[in-house]
Amino acid sequence: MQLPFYKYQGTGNDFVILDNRAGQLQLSLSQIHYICDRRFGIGADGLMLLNQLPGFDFAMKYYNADGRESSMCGNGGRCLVKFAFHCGLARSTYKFIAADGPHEAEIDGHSIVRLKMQDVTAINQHNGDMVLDTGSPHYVKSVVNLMDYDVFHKGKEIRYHSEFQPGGINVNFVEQLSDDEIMVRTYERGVEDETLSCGTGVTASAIVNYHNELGFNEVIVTTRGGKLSVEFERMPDGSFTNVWLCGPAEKVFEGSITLPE
Ligand SMILES: N[C@H](CCC[C@H](N)C(=O)O)C(=O)O
Repeated sequence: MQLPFYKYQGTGNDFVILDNRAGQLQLSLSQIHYICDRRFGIGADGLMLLNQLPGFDFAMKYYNADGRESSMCGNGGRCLVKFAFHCGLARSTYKFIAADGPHEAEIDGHSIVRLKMQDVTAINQHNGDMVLDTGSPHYVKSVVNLMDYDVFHKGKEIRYHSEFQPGGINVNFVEQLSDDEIMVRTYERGVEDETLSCGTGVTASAIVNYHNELGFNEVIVTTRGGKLSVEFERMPDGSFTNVWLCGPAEKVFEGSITLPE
């Protein structure tokens, strides 16, 4: 079967996008795993279907590179909005549905995609680190000398910790660079490796590192794949709302792949 695809990346977190507005695609776990394989397939951290849904500009279905359907992907959502724009769907504000519910998104004059994330109502502690859900589950640990840190092994240890089974968790290591700037490296569940950036992880890490006790915060986040910014309001009850993940999302190439049956 010949399958047309589009390859996008958002600060180095890369995805295969399939246009499924006709609703015909039925891919198996092994087919998605094959497509995402960096040697035998196209290679990507994840795969997304652009689906149609009445009342919304589109619906997003997300699969990790392991072939399994997963929770919200922030960088993936931003790439899907850019793909919709490239498909001729020009909107001042995009509205779509993802695994964690409805999202708004905008493309600004500099081609930066701004994605509204779900509110964050709770941050839990675990051994002095932070655990929260920004559409996907995230563990956030502060470290020093982040670029020398063993993200893979330390991340894998936490990802498979009994405390977080059966679903597992994404693991973010954060270094404070200044009052409003952090650096983040992430071991991603379902990729089972460090990715060059993780949108829901960057969002979680920024929220944990708020600097204004109340009201508007903007945190600049440096990742190995580039810079993102996270805007949010901290409310008197300790929750976080009006959360926006902002950064570039670019098309890399398009093509077609022959899928084994
Ligand atoms: N691996 C994540 C989903 C993708 C998250 C990441 N790529 C993002 O940009 O948010 C999980 O299974 O929870």
